[in-house]
Amino acid sequence: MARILDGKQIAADIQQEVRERTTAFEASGIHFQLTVVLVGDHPASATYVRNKQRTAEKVGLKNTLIHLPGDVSEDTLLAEIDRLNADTEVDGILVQLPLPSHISEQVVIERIAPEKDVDGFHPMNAGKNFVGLSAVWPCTPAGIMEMFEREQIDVAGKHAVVVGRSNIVGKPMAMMLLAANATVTLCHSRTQDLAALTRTADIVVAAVGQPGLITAAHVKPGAVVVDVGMNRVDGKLMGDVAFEEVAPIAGAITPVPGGVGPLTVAMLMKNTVRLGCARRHLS
Ligand SMILES: Nc1nc2c(c(=O)[nH]1)N[C@@H](CN(C=O)c1ccc(C(=O)N[C@@H](CCC(=O)O)C(=O)O)cc1)CN2
Repeated sequence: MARILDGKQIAADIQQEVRERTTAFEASGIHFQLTVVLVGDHPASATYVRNKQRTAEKVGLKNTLIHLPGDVSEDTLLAEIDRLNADTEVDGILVQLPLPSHISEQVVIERIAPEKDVDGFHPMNAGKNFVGLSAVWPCTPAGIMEMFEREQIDVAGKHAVVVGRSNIVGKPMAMMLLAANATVTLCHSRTQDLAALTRTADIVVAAVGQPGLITAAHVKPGAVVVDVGMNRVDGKLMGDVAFEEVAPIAGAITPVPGGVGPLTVAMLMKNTVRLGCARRHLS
């Protein structure tokens, strides 16, 4: 039976470290601030945003929520981002995705000042990361890399197969693994014979949004399996990995819930402090 990688516990450890940093800065009168922008009333997004706010509070970050109606115009949202970019009190800006279909996510992401982009989605930050310059990485893959490090899962020289090519998870995940000297294969919806590829992997990261896509037939015995999927099926949360059949053969596996999700939120806190320090020339 696989070792269960406890994302909740690792996230709690990261949060504790962030709390210690913010406490130290507070003693010098420095308070970092995260602002989250939520558009509309998407129930899952509202839950994630509440969770981010609660966590920010817990780790000692000032946090504000800008909640705009679902029919807000793109121009109004962009004007709000301009205001936050200019606000010297704000260290990190996050626009919760997905956005309503009348708003271009790409235009919105590009409007956030790169130095306040806690998600690491701005093309400037993505490009910097691509060429090996230091910028914040998107929170989900960054959380997974932290988990590997803290769980002593050495990725150097290993074959990592990432399933999913989104800008938020799949692509940056592949880049981060590559930067850590893994040999990386990036698979997607048009990949032929996915199972033949994943079966050669020492590490599988599933991030496609297809419940139960990765089965026992996709996994080499002893492989590390990371499940980024968060699919609602009949009101129940399901990952992209068929946990019950994969766990008995994997070496280590993340559960859903309690795996990658909490790590994403913890890394958001860490990224906020990092950007706050960089902007204020603190170490
Ligand atoms: N601007 C962003 N938007 C979105 C991101 C992101 O990183 N930045 N990622 C996802 C959603 N997300 C964070 O925003 C997120 C999703 C889920 C969780 C989480 O902790 N999930 C729990 C289960 C919660 C449940 O029961 O529904 C878990 O896995 O244990 C955290 C963050 C899309 N949008």
